[in-house]
Amino acid sequence: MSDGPRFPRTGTGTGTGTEELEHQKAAITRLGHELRALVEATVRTDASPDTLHRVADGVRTVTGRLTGRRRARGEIPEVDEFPAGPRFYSPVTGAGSPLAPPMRVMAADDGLIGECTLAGTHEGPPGYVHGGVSAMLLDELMGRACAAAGTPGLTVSLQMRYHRPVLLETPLRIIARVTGTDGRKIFVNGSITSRTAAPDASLVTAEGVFVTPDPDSTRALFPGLQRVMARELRG
Ligand SMILES: CCCCCCCC/C=C\CCCCCCCC(=O)SCCNC(=O)CCNC(=O)[C@H](O)C(C)(C)COP(=O)(O)OP(=O)(O)OC[C@H]1O[C@@H](n2cnc3c(N)ncnc32)[C@H](O)[C@@H]1OP(=O)(O)O
Repeated sequence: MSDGPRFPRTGTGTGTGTEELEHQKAAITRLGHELRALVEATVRTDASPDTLHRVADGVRTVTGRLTGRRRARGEIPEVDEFPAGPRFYSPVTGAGSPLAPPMRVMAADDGLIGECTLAGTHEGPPGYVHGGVSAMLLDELMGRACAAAGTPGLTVSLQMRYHRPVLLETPLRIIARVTGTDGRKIFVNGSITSRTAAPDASLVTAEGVFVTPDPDSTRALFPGLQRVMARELRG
């Protein structure tokens, strides 16, 4: 993805080669895909208690195989491009996250477009998307739109309006557009529409204010980013 300013590539300090990184990304993506299928099957199944217990035992065994070093809080994974690029474990766009639909993100003339289809995993009212999930999709895309516009920021305000319920199992289009800035504040609009039924009717709209933290706050909030930049500067 190249929807924003060039920030240093993360995590090359250990000498991980490009090819190795690509293998890592492919494996992360594959496991994310399988886990997503497991989560969806879990929330849709009417299997017997016996089966559920057996599956729970199996999953516990599999979880035990994901051993080795665990990333520290705030440590930016080697495969990520932060803050403007893909994050492999984002709960919205991360190919490796079983929580993520995942939403695909594309650059548009005046912002970003996201696409995804949600199912049982993200259900709120029966048959419809959970309102918090709609907010999560918009928050992420609006945040990414800030970074893509060259002004990365954190959400300080997100005002949601839910006009119509968002159907599950329906291809969705999410749009985010920076409408203006004032100092470190960035104003962003977003919407969710169905890509098939009435694509012009906004189902959900959002207005957000994002703030670029000042350099001191950035250092305090993201020590992982600091380490990446220091490493890049050292070459
Ligand atoms: C190279 C640098 C990179 C840095 C950052 C990039 C990260 C991006 C990462 C990835 C991108 C893609 C992924 C996106 C993911 C989705 C986005 C999220 O989930 S973000 C998580 C939820 N949000 C928070 O956790 C914020 C918590 N808030 C804070 O930590 C602070 O508020 C902070 C650091 C953001 C700002 O604090 P202050 O002390 O620097 O700024 P003050 O002075 O309070 O406010 C600045 C201006 O903003 C206004 N403001 C503050 N809160 C407001 C509000 N609620 N509504 C309207 N305006 C507000 C103030 O009135 C002020 O305006 P006046 O300069 O006086 O005109």
